[in-house]
Amino acid sequence: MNIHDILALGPVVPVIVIQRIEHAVPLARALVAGGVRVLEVTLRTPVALDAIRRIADQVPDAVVGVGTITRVQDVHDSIAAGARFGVSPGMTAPLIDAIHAASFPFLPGSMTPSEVMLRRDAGFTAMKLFPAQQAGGIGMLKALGAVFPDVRFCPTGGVDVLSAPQYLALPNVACVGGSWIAPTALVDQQRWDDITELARQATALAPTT
Ligand SMILES: O=C(O)C(=O)C[C@H](O)[C@H](O)COP(=O)(O)O
Repeated sequence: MNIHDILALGPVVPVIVIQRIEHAVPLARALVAGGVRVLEVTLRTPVALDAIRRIADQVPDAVVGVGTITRVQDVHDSIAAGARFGVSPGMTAPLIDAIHAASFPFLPGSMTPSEVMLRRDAGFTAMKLFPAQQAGGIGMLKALGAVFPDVRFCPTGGVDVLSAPQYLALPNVACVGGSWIAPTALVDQQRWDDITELARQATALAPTT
């Protein structure tokens, strides 16, 4: 699957922070049970790579990817752990080389028109608008859509269950990303049924203008 195929699997990509390794598999199963298959596990905790490895091995219906990729080593580590795609908040020339060399499906972060142009020149036509709300949210995506109709975005950062349908209504939005589907408090308390319910709601989100 290329990155466009992956983003087409659902309207919402959960941004996941795993603090305890024993939460990885039950959390992934809870999300998949609610219909959310594409998971972005952020490299923000020491257990993140091990969590990806376990999810890749034990939750075959999940399409597990890595978020917060900021260094070349992150790309190598993510692929070795079994990640199917990567996401970054921004982009660097060394990262571009590593991603292309590995043919790793990738969603690079962009926040300005020049960044969109640089990523597109580097061969990317799907991007994460990050941080989406601070970048200008829906108004920014409309403005970018007018000049870059060939670029599809996954806005992330400040998107929630209330604003997601408005983002999803935009023609240049493939899906949205957000942490609200796997909130830290629910994960800490291992409230997997509640997370499945949030995933179900997210899966059912329909675009509204
Ligand atoms: O960790 C990363 O790779 C990031 O780029 C940041 C996350 O995508 C956002 O922090 C999610 O934003 P919220 O849904 O507002 O919590």
